[in-house]
Amino acid sequence: MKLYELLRQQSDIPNRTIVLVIGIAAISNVGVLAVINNAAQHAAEQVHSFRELALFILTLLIFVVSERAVLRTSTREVESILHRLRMRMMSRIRHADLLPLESIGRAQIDAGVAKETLVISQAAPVVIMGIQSAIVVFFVLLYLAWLSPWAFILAVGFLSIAVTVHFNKLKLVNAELHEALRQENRMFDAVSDILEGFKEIKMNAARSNELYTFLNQISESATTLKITTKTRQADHIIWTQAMFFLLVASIIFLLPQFSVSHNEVVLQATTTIVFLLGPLSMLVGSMPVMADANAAAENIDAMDRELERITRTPHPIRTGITRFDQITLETLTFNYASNTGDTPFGIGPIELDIRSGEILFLTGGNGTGKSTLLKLIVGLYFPEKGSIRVDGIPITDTGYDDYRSLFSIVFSDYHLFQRLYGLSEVDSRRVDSLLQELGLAGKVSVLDGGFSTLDLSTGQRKRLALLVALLEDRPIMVFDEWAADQDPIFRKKFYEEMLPAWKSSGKTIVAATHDDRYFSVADRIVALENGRIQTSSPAPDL
Ligand SMILES: Nc1ncnc2c1ncn2[C@@H]1O[C@H](COP(=O)(O)OP(=O)(O)OP(=O)(O)O)[C@@H](O)[C@H]1O
Repeated sequence: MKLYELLRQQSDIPNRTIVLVIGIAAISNVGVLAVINNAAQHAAEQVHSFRELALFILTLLIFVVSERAVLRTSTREVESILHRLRMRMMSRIRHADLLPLESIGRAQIDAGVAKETLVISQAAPVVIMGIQSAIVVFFVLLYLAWLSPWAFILAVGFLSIAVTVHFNKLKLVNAELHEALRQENRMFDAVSDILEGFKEIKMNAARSNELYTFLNQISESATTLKITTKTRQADHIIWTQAMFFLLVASIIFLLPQFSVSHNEVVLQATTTIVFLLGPLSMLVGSMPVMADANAAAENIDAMDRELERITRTPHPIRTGITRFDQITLETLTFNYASNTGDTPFGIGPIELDIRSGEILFLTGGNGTGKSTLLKLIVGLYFPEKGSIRVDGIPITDTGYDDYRSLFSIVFSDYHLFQRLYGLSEVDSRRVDSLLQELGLAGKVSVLDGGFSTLDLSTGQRKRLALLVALLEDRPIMVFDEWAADQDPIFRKKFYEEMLPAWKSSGKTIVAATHDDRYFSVADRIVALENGRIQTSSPAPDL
């Protein structure tokens, strides 16, 4: 069972300790029953015993203490396991490679990290009580066998039929639950489409209607599946209860036929069977919750393994690269995967040098591979063939972490973090002067390591992303269409003042751009066509 495996792998508590504590709680539970049964019999005979009262109080105390220990320890343990699992997944995501991560749906990752861990967290106490109830049922049956072998045979007969039917149904329910969860994930994808594409939807009623219809279809199909599954679960609970009542009736009506039992044995056996109702209901009631939690554990495990698969460099080696004279891309090739049957786009073979202190522009029409090449240059994508060398030294998979730290990037799909993560030591005077230079002074400030606001215009947000890149202060600055959203005045300032100033301060600049008015700013221009370098020339010749 995946849930058990997942929790077991992560738990530090030895199996023996868990079995011991749950066992003591369960046996003391049965002990309470035995003492009550015994005392009731003596009460009927009008014999009151102080010893029985003391025994009852003692078993009750053991029950309360051990039960409390079980629930407290299990809650604490499950929550810390989930915390570790969440952090492990986040760590895997952090170390995953960009390309395969892009291909995993965001909804699937959100579901794995947030929704499924919540399912397990909520299910944990019920599952623990279910396990404990199973132990109680076992010991109650032993007690029943001791009371009356025939009552035991009847109970085991009924319970065996119920359990066989139960497990057959459970297989079906589990399969349906998986499908329902899959449908729900598709639905969450469509929901994020609505939220992220809200403006486009608002502007186009036909688009809005079609997306809504699509969402409705998946939601309906997920709902139908959930209803079928839950109805099956409900039928199952009713069937189990009916079996139970039949068992009680059989003890009362059939037991005297099979064995010459005294009235008190029939009475004690009936009390014992009635006592079984609590743990048995808990056990049966916990099964669907356990099935939900198990399905969630399977999904977490599948996602965890998928994330592990797409992490090429879980153990990076510190190469200590902090500067360079020349980066060489040698016969570099790269191809996107195609799941659709279309010919996937490919880059290369690329031969390119990036020299320290130069301004290098990448140009070419839309879709010619500029952004893809930039991702290869900065080490976000890995080449299929060829190599990247820094001053002649090849960068291997494990050396990519340090290699990436040579670059500050602002891509067209950049993300602005609310806080200046990783830049806790920034000099506030430098921040203020950069805000001034970028025309953001008075609009936004840095307070306690975070931006005072991100409610800015598109161009202003991009300037803020540039500010973060500048604060990183790394040798190479990489821009993908940075100036595309800037007004003409700032665009001119960016190309004619800022780039040359950064160059004079020793920075290397690699920028993908369509701004042919400013091509003269570059030391070299590389033009791409269909993933290959078509021309590479010093700017003045262009
Ligand atoms: N994640 C992806 N998976 C598969 N193919 C992709 C992916 N991203 C881009 N492509 C393909 O790679 C090709 C080049 O895209 P790229 O973004 O590198 O072009 P570009 O030159 O930067 O274009 P633009 O000037 O429009 O920004 C595209 O034609 C596209 O088909």
